[in-house]
Amino acid sequence: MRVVIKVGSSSLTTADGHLDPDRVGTVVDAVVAVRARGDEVVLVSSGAIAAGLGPLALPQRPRDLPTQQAAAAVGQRALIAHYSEAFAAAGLVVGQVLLTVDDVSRRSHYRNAHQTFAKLLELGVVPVVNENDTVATSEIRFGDNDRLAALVAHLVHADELILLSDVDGLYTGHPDLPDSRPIATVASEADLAGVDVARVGSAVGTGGMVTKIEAARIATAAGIPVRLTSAARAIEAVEGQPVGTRFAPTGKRRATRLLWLAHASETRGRLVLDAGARRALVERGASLLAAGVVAVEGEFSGGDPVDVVGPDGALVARGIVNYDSAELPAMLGRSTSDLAASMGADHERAVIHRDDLILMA
Ligand SMILES: Nc1ncnc2c1ncn2[C@@H]1O[C@H](COP(=O)(O)OP(=O)(O)O)[C@@H](O)[C@H]1O
Ligand SMILES: N[C@@H](CCC(=O)OP(=O)(O)O)C(=O)O
Repeated sequence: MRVVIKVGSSSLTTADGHLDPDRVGTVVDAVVAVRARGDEVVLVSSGAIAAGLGPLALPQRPRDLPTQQAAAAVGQRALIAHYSEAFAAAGLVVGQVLLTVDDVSRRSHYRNAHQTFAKLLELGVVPVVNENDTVATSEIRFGDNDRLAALVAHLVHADELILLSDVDGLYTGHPDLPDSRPIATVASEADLAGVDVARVGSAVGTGGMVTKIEAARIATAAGIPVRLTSAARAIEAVEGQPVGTRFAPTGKRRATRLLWLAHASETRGRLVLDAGARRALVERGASLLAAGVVAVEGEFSGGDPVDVVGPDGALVARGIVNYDSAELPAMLGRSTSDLAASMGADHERAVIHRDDLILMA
């Protein structure tokens, strides 16, 4: 068994921005319990920004990105120091893994990240993952760690994802409201109809329930079951007890970077297809060739995510494009052999290879 456990800021820190040793201890105990039975575990821990508030005498979570990044630089160090010490007491070694969006969406980075995790787990290390907050800019940030955890679960081929928060599960509405009821199981999207997750979460966390549900969708669509409960019930959760909310798997494994494309990426431009190309993509799972593209919108570089739309403008797919927006217009409507003959063999490549394309229609 390989388990990914994600713990939110609100479950690790006090309101005044210091790490709460008891709370961190509960999470550490759960990880140690998984390891003690011989299973592997990756810990995705938020809390860098929250843990930086106290040392920097910031009264609350800053709104501007540079101050958040400064707080994360200070807080991440404290967080890892704390984990290192706590896990060392149980004889376990910690490895810090800081990821950016590119690390799970670009093929070369993705492979590196996959290999790093495989080696860390083989060596018996407990990988402690967070977003690389100090370098990520606003356009390329996850912002919350819920979706990051779902993508990490996929990246390491996890058998289960456990999301630990300050609330003991998903409720039909905000848990403070008297009519809200706990939901034990989410078997499909239909079970989420009418569930109100609109109200924001804690003062230190980001995303609230919205991003947890999005994370659950990403993981379950890839065949990974998800349990959402409070950090206080972490031990019960890792023991497989029916605490909190269980999201059942709804689909099968897919390439992680394609999941990212489908669920979260901000695309940089649009390619408009003719009807034939639309059919080729949707019905035959073909690669997108220049011959079927009628227009290019936006500015992007080769390797960027783009939307692919039909003649009516409706979204058909998302993909990682192989060419810059500046070089594509001269290629449109032309056959692969014509392009190779006039522009060189390098232009024989598809505009988007089918392995880099995910259908959205
Ligand atoms: N339907 C709901 N069920 C449970 N919690 C909800 C719901 N709607 C909003 N929330 C809020 O989401 C919060 C958890 O999100 P967040 O503060 O971002 O946590 P974390 O720091 O663990 O990621 C809960 O404390 C709760 O106030
Ligand atoms: N990477 C950020 C996580 C941001 C955050 O607050 O996430 P979460 O508590 O999981 O909603 C940090 O460590 O502060």
